Amino acid sequence: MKFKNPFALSALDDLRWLLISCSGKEMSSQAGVKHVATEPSRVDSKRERRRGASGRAAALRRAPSDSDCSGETASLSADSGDRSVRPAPPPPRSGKTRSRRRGSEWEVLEGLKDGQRFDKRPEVFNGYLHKKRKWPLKGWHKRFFVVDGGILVYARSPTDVARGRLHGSVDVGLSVISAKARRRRIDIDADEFIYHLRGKTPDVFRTWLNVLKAHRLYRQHLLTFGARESVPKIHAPNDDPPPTDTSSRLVSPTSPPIRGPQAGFVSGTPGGRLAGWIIESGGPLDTASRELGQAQLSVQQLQRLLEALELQQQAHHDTDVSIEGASPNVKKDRRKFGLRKKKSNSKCASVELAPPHIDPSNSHMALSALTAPPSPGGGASSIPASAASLPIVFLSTFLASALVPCAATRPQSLPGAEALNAPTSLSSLTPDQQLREDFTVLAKDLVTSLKSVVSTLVRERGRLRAHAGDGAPLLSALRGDLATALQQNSELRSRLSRIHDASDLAELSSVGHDSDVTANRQFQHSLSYSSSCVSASEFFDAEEHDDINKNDILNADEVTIKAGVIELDGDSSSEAGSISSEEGSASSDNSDAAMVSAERAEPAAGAHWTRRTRLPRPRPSPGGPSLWNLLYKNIGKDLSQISMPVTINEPLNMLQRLCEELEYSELLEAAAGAAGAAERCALVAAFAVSAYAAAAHRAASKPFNPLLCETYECVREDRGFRFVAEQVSHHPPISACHAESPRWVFWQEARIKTKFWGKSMEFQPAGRVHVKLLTTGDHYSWNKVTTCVHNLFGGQRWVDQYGDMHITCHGSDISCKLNFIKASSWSSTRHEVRGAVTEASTGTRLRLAGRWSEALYAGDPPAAKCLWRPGAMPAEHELYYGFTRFAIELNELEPGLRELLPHTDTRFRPDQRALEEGDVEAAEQFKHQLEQAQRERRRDSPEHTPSWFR
Ligand SMILES: CC(C)CCC[C@@H](C)[C@H]1CC[C@H]2[C@@H]3CC=C4C[C@@H](O)CC[C@]4(C)[C@H]3CC[C@]12C
Repeated sequence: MKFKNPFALSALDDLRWLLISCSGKEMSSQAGVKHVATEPSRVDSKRERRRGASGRAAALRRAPSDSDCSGETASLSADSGDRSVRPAPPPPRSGKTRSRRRGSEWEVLEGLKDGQRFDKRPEVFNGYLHKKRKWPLKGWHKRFFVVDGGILVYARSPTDVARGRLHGSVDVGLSVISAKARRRRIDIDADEFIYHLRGKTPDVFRTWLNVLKAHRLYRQHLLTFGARESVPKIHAPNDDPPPTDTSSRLVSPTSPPIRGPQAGFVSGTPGGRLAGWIIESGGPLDTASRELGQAQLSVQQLQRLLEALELQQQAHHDTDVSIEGASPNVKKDRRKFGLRKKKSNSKCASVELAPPHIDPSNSHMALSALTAPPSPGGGASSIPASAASLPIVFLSTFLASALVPCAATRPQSLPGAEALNAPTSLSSLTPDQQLREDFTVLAKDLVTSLKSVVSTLVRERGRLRAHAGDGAPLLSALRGDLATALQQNSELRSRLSRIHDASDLAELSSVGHDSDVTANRQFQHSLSYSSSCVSASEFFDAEEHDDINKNDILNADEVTIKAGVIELDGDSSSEAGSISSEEGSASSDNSDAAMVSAERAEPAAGAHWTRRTRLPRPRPSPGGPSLWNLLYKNIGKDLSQISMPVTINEPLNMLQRLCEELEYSELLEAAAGAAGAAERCALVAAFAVSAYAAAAHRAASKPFNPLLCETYECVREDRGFRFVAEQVSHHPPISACHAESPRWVFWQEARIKTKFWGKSMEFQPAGRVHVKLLTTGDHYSWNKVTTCVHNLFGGQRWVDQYGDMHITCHGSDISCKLNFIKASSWSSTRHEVRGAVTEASTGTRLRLAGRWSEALYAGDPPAAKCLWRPGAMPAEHELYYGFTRFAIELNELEPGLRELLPHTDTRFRPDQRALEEGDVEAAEQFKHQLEQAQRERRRDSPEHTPSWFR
C-alpha cells in the first residue's frame, strides 16, 4: 500500500519568512538611527518652540522616533536657521530671561540652562485664573489652580481640588509656557492640549507667571538631575519638605496621585526597572544633555555668523559688487539660502565680497572673522573645496565637532583642518571667507555633537527597550514559579482529600440520587447564555479555508471502522495490563518507582531497552506573540485559521491524546471480566471518566493538530492492547481511532468544536466513544462532556469539564448517566462527577461519585467501592508539560519501530520531535513548513480518502 507522506516538506525557501522578519527588524532600527541623524531643519515652529523651551528634560524625554522624520535635507538655510534658533534665548542684550514668540509680544519662558540647577522646591501656590473654554474656545471660565512641585492642577473650586475632582493637570516642566503681559495672558502648551489662561489683574498675572517659572525650572531640574535624587524620595514620601502653604494639603493628601514621570518609580514594578534604567543611564544621558546644551549654544553662534554673513552680503550689494553669472533672483535666493546653494553649487565658493564693516556687538563670540585682518584683494574662498562642492546630504556628515569656533581650537582631525589652521591661508582670508569658514567649522562641530547625542539616545533607547524586555522573562519566570507552587498546593490538597475520601466514605451518602443530580444542575451556569462568544469554530491551527460546511456534525456512522484491515504486529494474546488494585480499584502508578518496576517486568523490543521515564527536555518557556494578542487580533476569525506559536503546543498530537484515553485500559479488562451487567457498566463509566484525568495537569498547552492522513500506531503488549489512529479530515479536523485487546474493542471519532469566550475556551467534542466487551458482547457508547480552559491570559490556567455523559449499553436496558459538575466560585468542589447506573428491568441503581481528577466510587457509603484512581504523577511533571508516565511514552520511538511504522506516523513528525527536544526554533520552522506543504497538497488534490477508516 502506498502512503502519502504528510511529513514531506516543501522547499526550504519557506525559511524566507524567518529572514524577512529578521531583516525587517534590522531595517527598522537603521531607519531609526538615520532618522535622527538627519533630523530635518524644517520643523513646524510649534514643535520647534516646544523643543527649545521645554529644554533638556523634554529633549531627553523625546526618544528618537521612527516616525519622526523625513528626508535627508541637512541644509542649513537661513530660513531654517531662523527657526532653529528660536527656542534658544536671544543674546543677553537686555538681560531678559524670555525669548519672544515670533512677530508678537508673546514671551516664551526659558528652560533650565545647561549645568543650571534649581533644586529648591518652590512653595505650593494656588489661586483663581480665567481659563479659556475648551470648546468652542469662546468665553472664559474662572477656575481654581494649584501648582505643586511643577505640576499644575485645576478644578472648579478649592473644594473640588480637595476632593480630587480635578478637571486637568499638567506638568509645567514639560510644557511650553508663553505669556503676554499686555493681555495678562499665560498659555501653557502641553503637547496634547493648550491651556489659555488669564490673570484677573496685572498683579495676579505677574505673580502666577513668576510662580510658574519657578515651578517649571524646579520640575525641569527634577527631570534632569532628579532621577537619582528623586528615587529615594519616592520610597520615603515624607522626606519631602513639609508644605509651607496650607493649600498644599488641598493637593497632596486628598487628590489622586498626579502621574508624573516618577509615578512608576517604585521598586519591583515596571517603573522600578525604569528607575533602574534611569539611574544607570544617568552618565550618558547627562553627557548627552550637556552636549545638547552646547549644541544649543552652537546654533545661536551659527545664527549670529549667518547674520554677520548676511550683513556682509548686504554691504556687498550696497557697494554693487555683482555675483558672477547670477540673476537677481539667484542673488536673492543665495542670500536667503546662501549656504544651501553653496553646498550644491561649487561656483559659490568663488563669491567675492567687499570687506564689510562688522559690528562687533552683533556677536559676543570671539569670531575669527572679527579678528582676522581683512584681505584687501579678496580672492578665492578658502572654504575647503571639498566642502564647497559636497552634495547637501554628504555635507551634513561632513560638518563636525568642537564648540569653540576660533581657528586655534579647530579639530586637527577634520578634513581640511590643516588648511584652515595654516597661517598662510588664514592671513589670506577675507572677512567674508573667514566668516564662512567659521560657519562651516562650527556647523561641523554642531553636527558631530548632535550625532553623538543621537547615538547616546539611540543606545539608551536600546537599553531602555532591553530593560522593558527584561521584565517579560522575569514576569513569566515568576508566573511559572507561582503556577508551580499552586500546582503543588493543589496536588497536596488533592492527596489530602483522597486520603480524606478514603477514610470517610460517609460523605458520599449524599450523592448519587437523581434528585441530587438535578439539584446540582442549578449550579451549572452554562456559558452559552453569554453573547460574548466571538467565534464558534475549531481551535485547530491550520491556516487554510475550505468549502466543507463547518456545521456538518459528524455522524457516528459516517466514519466506520474498517475492521480486519488493521494488521498489527505482536502477540494478540499478550497478558492483560496489571491492575494495581487497591480495594479492587484500578490505578496506574505514574511515579518513578512504579516505572522502575514496570521496566523490569516489560518484555521490550530490544533486549536492554527500557521505556523512557522523562522527556528529553523540559517545556521551553513560552515566547513569541502573546496568546492574548493572537486571539484578540483574530477576533471574529475562525480560530482554525490562526497559526499558533509552537510554544503553545505540547509534544503530542490529538491522535496520541486519543490513545492517552487508554491509559486506564485495565478498567476495560476488568469490565470484560465482571459478572454483573451493572458492575460492567460502572467499570466502563469509570473508564470513560478516567479519560479526563490527564487534563487536570495539562491546561498550559494544546496538542499538535494532526496533518491530514497522519497516523499513530501504538502497540502496548505490556498493557494488552494495540491502537491505531488517523486524521481523516482536516477541515473540519476529525480524528478516528481504533484499539483492541483480546477482551475488548474501543473506537471513536473525535471532532472538537471550540468556543472562545474571552477569558476561557470551551472544547466540545462531537461524536461518540464506543467500547465492545468481547467477553459478553456488550456494546457501550457515550458522548463526551465539554472541556473548558480558564484563565487563558492571566493567572493560572485551569481546566474544567462539565456536562452530562450518557453511557448506553446498546441492546440492553442498562444505562449510566454521569454529571460532570461545573466548578463554581461559591463552592469549593471542583472536578466532581456524580451519577448512577440504572437497570430498568430490575430497577437496580448503582451510585457513582467522585472526581475526574481523583477517583470514582461506586455504591452507597460506607460500602462504596473505589473503582478507579489516577496514578501518581512523575516527579517534576510540572516542568515536563504535566505529562503522566504513559504520556511520556507515547512519542517514544522504540528501537526497531522505525522500520515497522509507516512514514505517516506521528513519531516522525519533525516539529513535534524538535519541540520535544527543546528546539523551539526548529519546531517552529518545521511546523510552518508542514502546514505550508499541507496547503499545497490540498490545493493539488482536494479529495482525500482515509487509509484506515472509511
Ligand atoms: C490556548 C491553549 C494553551 C489552551 C490549551 C488547550 C488544551 C488544554 C485543550 C485543547 C484541546 C483540548 C482537548 C480536546 C479534546 C479532548 C478529548 C476529551 O476526551 C478529553 C479532553 C480533551 C483531551 C481536551 C483536553 C484539553 C485540551 C487539550
